[in-house]
Amino acid sequence: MATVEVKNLRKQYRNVVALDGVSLEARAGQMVTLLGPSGCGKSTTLRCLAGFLEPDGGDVRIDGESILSIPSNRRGFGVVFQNYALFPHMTVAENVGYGLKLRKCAKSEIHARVVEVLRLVRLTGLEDRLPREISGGQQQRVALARALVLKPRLLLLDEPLANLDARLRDEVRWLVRDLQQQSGITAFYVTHDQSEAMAISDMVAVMKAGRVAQFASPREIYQRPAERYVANFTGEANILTCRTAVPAGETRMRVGVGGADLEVDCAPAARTAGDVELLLRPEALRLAAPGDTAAFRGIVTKCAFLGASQHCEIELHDGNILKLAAPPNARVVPGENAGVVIDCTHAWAMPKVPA
Ligand SMILES: Nc1ncnc2c1ncn2[C@@H]1O[C@H](COP(=O)(O)OP(=O)(O)OP(=O)(O)O)[C@@H](O)[C@H]1O
Repeated sequence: MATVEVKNLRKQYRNVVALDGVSLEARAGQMVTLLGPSGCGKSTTLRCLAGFLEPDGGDVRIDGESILSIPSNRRGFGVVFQNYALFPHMTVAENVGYGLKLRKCAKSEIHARVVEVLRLVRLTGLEDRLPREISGGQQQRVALARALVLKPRLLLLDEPLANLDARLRDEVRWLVRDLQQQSGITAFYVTHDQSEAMAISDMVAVMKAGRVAQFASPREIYQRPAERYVANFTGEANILTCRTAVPAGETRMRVGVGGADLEVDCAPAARTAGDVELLLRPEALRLAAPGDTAAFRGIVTKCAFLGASQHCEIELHDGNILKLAAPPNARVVPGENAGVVIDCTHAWAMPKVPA
């Protein structure tokens, strides 16, 4: 198991600054996800780790030692990319065993390791098929097996599920996580899919224009995002600009927002920020029932039945719109007045940061 430190990585392509000081780390056995929109520098970071690209500055250390001078083929990493490019003329077993053959392993050892890894990725029985004779999800699992069979000290996965349909993506996502945990391999995973990142990671680096906007656990980036950008990228978010905001104790603030005056937890930087925004995830809000004390009042502008719940939007008197979930059979009528109750344990104040 390897500990990986990425320190102040910089990379410029002609006039494009792709990485502007990326720092993060993976402790031994962790799965670290790089999450962010297209063009934010996720793949460039991974390619620098893999050794396919040379950074202009910064360092990558494994167990304390810089690896930048080691060529990619000598780093001993397993790499699975979106276009996983299996050899079309080789069977599944030959594809998986190819790396071991290059390492001049004995035939009997190759056979034993291929059988074992195909069992892990649940492809037993398909050993003799060609890539074109198996499905996309199975091909992706062959690519994964091909990387795992070499027992890499670090696994690098760049959008490995991007070519799969939604159902398969879900299935293979759990398999990737199970395999990574069972094998204890430290891994970096690139995705722009927030739910994928949340589901499979120990730590998530939310990237923004070549920098890491926040590096924290999935729970922390969802419940305690550093700023609006992170909050928006990690799930449904109601973000309201606070009219007033004053510190209240070590880690809390009193904020005036949407006609309410609330005491909430806050990001450290919010305490000294000029402007403060309040994050209310949908689970922080519910429609008021008769007798409830509503923090906010407004008019229902939208209600859509989703099966397990209804998606509702309430326009407050100050023009802010709140999105929340209501029980499937609650009576919610567009155009009517509604009160909204807030659970302040799910509220979070953040500094207002320029986009
Ligand atoms: N070979 C290249 N030459 C010039 N610019 C490049 C090159 N590769 C990437 N870039 C630019 O560098 C920036 C970061 O690209 P990168 O591929 O790392 O982003 P990404 O977050 O992985 O995006 P995606 O999710 O679309 O793959 C982008 O602005 C991109 O256009």
